[in-house]
Amino acid sequence: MEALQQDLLPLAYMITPNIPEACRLLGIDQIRNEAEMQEAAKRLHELGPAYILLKGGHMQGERSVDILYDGRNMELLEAPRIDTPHTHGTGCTLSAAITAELAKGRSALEAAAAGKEYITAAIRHALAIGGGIGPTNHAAYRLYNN
Ligand SMILES: Nc1ncnc2c1ncn2[C@@H]1O[C@H](COP(=O)(O)OP(=O)(O)O)[C@@H](O)[C@H]1O
Ligand SMILES: Cc1ncc(COP(=O)(O)O)c(C=O)c1O
Repeated sequence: MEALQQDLLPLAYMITPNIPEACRLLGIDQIRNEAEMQEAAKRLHELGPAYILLKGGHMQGERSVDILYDGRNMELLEAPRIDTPHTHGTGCTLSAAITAELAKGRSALEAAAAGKEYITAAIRHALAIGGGIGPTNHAAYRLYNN
């Protein structure tokens, strides 16, 4: 944790913590609402990354809201909260999609917004396979969003 906070985070272009991860990084017990998410994003930015994408998948409410913060602008990326148990790998899928968009030369905001559309489609069409929590559908954006 100390190496992460002191050595790695200052090198990061963008970090994408979920709510429990953000709490752990900041040494706080909980993040209860959108105002507290914004406050947490500011404090995470002080640890050094250029961009914070604080993900709201673990919050409650009809919208699943992520926050992108660059030290000046606070952008809300919103999507309907989908009622499904099959959310295995959501965070990894989102960060991989954002990385691919950045590699294509998109800005951080463009990449995060595209990643949000990609993960929302992947969750909406998630695969109910296996015995437990199923994976997201990586083909969904291409198949159903165009
Ligand atoms: N039930 C859901 N409906 C819609 N979007 C969701 C849902 N659960 C998670 N997301 C979105 O999936 C992405 C990963 O979120 P999160 O669950 O917070 O991270 P992690 O998978 O790392 O725990 C975020 O964009 C979040 O808003
Ligand atoms: C090895 C590994 N562990 C954990 C996870 C996170 O999975 P989950 O979103 O179900 O927490 C991933 C993402 O796919 C992963 O690749």
